[in-house]
Amino acid sequence: MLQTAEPIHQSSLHYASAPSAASTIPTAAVPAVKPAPAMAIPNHHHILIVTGPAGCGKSTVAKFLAEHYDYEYIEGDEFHPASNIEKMAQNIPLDDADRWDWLILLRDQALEALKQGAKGVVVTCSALKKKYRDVIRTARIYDEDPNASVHFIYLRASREVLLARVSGRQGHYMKETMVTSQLATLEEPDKQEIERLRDVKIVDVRGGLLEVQKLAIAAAEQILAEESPDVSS
Ligand SMILES: Nc1ncnc2c1ncn2[C@@H]1O[C@H](COP(=O)(O)OP(=O)(O)O)[C@@H](O)[C@H]1O
Ligand SMILES: O=C(O)[C@H](O)[C@@H](O)[C@H](O)[C@H](O)COP(=O)(O)O
Repeated sequence: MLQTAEPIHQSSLHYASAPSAASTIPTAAVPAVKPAPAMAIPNHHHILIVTGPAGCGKSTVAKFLAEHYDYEYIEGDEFHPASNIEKMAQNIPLDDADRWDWLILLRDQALEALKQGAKGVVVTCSALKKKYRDVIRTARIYDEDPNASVHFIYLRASREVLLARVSGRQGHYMKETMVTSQLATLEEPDKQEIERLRDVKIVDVRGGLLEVQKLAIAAAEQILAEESPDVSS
């Protein structure tokens, strides 16, 4: 459990690194990005879950990735029951019981989108605890699509960054005071998830929009590359 999410600033194998200048990273604002070229592997139907506490930039990054890869975008917050929204608006953190059905619904929505023909899906979901990510991981088991593949892109931010971004957002039910409970609940992806399951990438989101976009694309490209068939063997 992490009480304060001070980012680790040294580079790490598991962090996405910015791609070289020769890459196809767009330099314009989000709506102006070009669809991605041929990197996506047709045999894999990717479900990219963009995770992290309120204010880390899930919606911003997920919309960008969905547009870039021409994937379907699923905004997790739209699938909460009204009771959850009401609770959060009253500054009452959700508990496990409030979250189970929501997590399963998100998993099922992603699978349904693939079934309806989406070539990939990007979902926003805070997925604060490991057991929440495990619920989404079971999409592999329940899926009729043997090529469906779940990956998490965890957006890592300090308390200060989260507070600044949540307070800068207008008219949202999630207020600054909820950042503390989000961080108290947060279980960052652990060694087992990163090294054994190998389905998590970490993106440091303290930088500006363009920098974060580049890092997010680098993470997604790593995911796609790791799943590409090994042509050398
Ligand atoms: N890299 C960034 N730099 C500055 N502001 C950002 C960045 N990413 C997101 N924001 C802003 O921070 C706020 C929270 O982002 P949002 O995507 O809604 O986060 P989340 O979905 O994780 O709660 C929004 O107002 C958004 O425009
Ligand atoms: O945009 C946001 O501020 C967050 O996405 C926020 O709405 C919340 O984190 C989740 O929807 C669910 O709540 P939990 O994070 O408590 O599971």
